[in-house]
Amino acid sequence: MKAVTLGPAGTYSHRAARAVADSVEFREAVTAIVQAVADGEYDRGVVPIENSIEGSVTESLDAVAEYEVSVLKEIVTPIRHALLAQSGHFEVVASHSQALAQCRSYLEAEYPDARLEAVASTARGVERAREDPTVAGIGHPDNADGDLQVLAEDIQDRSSNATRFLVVGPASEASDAGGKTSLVVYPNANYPGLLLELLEAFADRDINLSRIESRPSGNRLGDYLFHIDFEAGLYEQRAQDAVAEVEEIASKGWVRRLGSYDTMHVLY
Ligand SMILES: O=C(O)C(=O)C[C@]1(C(=O)O)C=C[C@@H](O)C=C1
Repeated sequence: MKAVTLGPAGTYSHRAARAVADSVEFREAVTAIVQAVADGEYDRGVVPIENSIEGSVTESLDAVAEYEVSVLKEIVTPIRHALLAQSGHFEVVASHSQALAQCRSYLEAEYPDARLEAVASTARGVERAREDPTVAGIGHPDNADGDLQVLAEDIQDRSSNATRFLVVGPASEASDAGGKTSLVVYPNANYPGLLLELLEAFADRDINLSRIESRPSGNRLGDYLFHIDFEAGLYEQRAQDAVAEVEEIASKGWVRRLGSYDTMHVLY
């Protein structure tokens, strides 16, 4: 099984991807990962979708709405960041924007004068720190080696910090089996009560929504598509009925069934 995820080696995405594939290759943007799976270059792609402190990874939401892929699994993993540098004398902290945000309070308290630099991934920031003594990185502590030391561990603002990743595959592999289902809904309509109708399709059948998120459609200002995750599998009659109702509401637009899947918890 060949997977692609956010690189270079040593990212949290890499750690999550190792749980589902023996061979892992890298791209430096989540859109490129989803696109590579849609194009058939890889069997699986692993992308971060949501963090417990910082919320959605909007690039991933937009990519799964844009490209023809399925969701085959979700991986939830705790995120415990370390500060890595050649010494305590650095001027710049380089990391993924999500990681910088997850450590905001620590950085403001301990290094108020450091300049924050957002890079493609935590591992890319660690690489910068390995090459340049004036740069520190934020990432998994196992990335330390040689001159690169762990200056501090567990620097995230909350100990409960966790990220949810999606394992995506070819659209043809979408499954009806699993405890959760993801849909992308583009109603292509705007009238009072539209969102309420969408929600009622699930509430009326006693289906719990685990997430609903609107994203701009890109077509015009104020026009949205909705990412809906709910706690039922498409093999269930109540889920099929709810989706049929959603399809009816979105008859002027479209509904993409990303598939039903289960959750895997990965500790490392
Ligand atoms: O940069 C990495 O290590 C990633 O895998 C990306 C990512 C993210 O986009 O949320 C993954 C987990 C953490 O929340 C921080 C960064």
